[in-house]
Amino acid sequence: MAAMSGKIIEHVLVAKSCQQNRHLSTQYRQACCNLNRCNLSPFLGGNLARSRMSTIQLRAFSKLKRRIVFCNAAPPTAASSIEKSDFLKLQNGSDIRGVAVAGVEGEPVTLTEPITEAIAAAFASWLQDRKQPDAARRLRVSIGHDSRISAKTLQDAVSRGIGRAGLDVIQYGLASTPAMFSCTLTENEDFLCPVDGSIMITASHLPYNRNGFKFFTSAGGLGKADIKDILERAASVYKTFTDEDLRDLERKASQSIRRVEYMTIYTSNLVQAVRKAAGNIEKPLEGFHIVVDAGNGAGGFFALFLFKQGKVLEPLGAIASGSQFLEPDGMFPNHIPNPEDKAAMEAITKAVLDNKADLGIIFDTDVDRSAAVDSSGRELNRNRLIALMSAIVLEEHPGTTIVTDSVTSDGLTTFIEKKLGGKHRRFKRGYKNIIDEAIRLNSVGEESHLAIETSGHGALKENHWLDDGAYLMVKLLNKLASAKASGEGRGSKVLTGLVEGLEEPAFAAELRLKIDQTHADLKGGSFREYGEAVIHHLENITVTDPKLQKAPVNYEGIRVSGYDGWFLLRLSLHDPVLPLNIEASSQEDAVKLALVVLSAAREFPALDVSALNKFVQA
Ligand SMILES: O=P(O)(O)OC[C@H]1O[C@H](O)[C@H](O)[C@@H](O)[C@@H]1O
Repeated sequence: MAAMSGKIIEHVLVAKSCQQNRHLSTQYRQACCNLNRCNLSPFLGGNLARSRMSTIQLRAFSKLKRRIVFCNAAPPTAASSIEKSDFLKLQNGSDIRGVAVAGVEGEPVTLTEPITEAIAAAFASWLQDRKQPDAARRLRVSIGHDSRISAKTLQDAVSRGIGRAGLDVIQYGLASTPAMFSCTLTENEDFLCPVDGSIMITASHLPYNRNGFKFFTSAGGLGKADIKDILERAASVYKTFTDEDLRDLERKASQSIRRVEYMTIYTSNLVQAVRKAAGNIEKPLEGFHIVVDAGNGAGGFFALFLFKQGKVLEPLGAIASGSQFLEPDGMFPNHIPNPEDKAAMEAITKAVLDNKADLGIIFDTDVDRSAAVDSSGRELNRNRLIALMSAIVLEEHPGTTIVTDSVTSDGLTTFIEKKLGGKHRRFKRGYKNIIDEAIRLNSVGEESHLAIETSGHGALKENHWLDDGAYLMVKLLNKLASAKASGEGRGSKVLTGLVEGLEEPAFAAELRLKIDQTHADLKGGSFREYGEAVIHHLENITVTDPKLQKAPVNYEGIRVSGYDGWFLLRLSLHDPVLPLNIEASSQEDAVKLALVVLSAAREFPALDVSALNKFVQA
């Protein structure tokens, strides 16, 4: 990209930021509550609210939203009382997640500013152990965030942590998770890219009081082991938070925090990708009407020029009127930004039908997940989205392996293998798991170009295995544009046609059975061990039943076919929960399968089977 002026729009010395926080330690421990009643919505009025909100404003806004919200109002906590185990509890697979906003009963704040600062400093030290700084510059770390109400507070704390470790801080403001990986690969010194590491502040679709972090380097998102390492380091950093150390920090902090409009590059790359695929046509989507639902998360940029972020649809010639919930609002007042959520899918479907649009696109809060709706209101999410993406990718790479999560339908396997001529590897749940598996397959000589989950996470080999909901939608737009260019016609029929022949179950359900970790039946063991015992017991029951057949290839939990359907019982990636997925050709058959699971599950008193009981009685 040609050099552009005005990319680096703000220069603030870390030293200054540290000065403002010179009594950080004391404040953290004594007055967190008052200090941090702030930034209820960083985006109110269309601008990042830089000033702290008064209590009155806060109350008024809370009333407006019919909720009481206090930002980061953690009780005073001595540094020494936060243990390593408290840090380790913040691990959520390959992410860090916690409660960042007080006010929800039973959910105390776990992601306070000092804890955040320690985590950021720990990431910096992890990075320093792996990357030698260039002689000409210090290592640099970029920070982005979604629309959450605690975003700005945590961004400041992360910046202090990175600055504390002596690295350069580059703030992107509102950004998408994939953009935060992309910036580690972009070569553009005008935008201070590539960065050596990046941090996305997000908790995806979780409620407003949560937040968390995802970390990236040019090698991709950090994995579970790295996150554990960072949290262990953070616990040690936290112990060093003393007044004396803060004075020292003030002396050492001499580098700058800079602000860069990186989303301009990211969106421009998406636009270029569609133009290129359409044969370098400037406006390949001319005449298409596409509505976007960003669910008040960070995905508004796809439709609209928002908060200095570029847009995607309009430069390509599409009409985006009727797009909705593009304004970032961390209270998520319209629906949960989650393409797996029923209400969210109903909202975008209604927008498509009301506007007589050709296509609807919906994103989750941080835009690493997406789904679509065709012009007739047919949802293209979950198995259908996988089928659609598989059809597109298999046209480009015949015979390639599609890696998916474990809860995909039997009909999807038939579709990929029989209709499309590809190979389906139904692997484990978790976007990182499927991406790593696809990379591994390629490394052992099995070609794979797509890793995609029913959750709407998806990554392509051609896009550096970047887990990007916006790029998935770009692939659909490419298809629309090339169909138009070749005279195949307008509208989303070309997409709908690609999933023709996909067999779909008449009945599908997911029940999540909770394990009570305090129950005596755990006998001091972990919920994982307990969950494994349930699965093992269920396995013993199913092998003796001639009507049931255990899936010969399965990578997590137990998957069983029978009664014209199947079920999968597995351990959740993160929670003390056994998710149960059932698909069958009728509700009656689904109940028969559920009864098999119930016969095993009811022997485990720490397992809450009420959802299962309700299901079989319905
Ligand atoms: O195992 P579960 O509780 O169903 O959660 C599984 C999900 O966890 C996270 O949200 C990951 O981002 C997803 O990739 C994964 O599918």
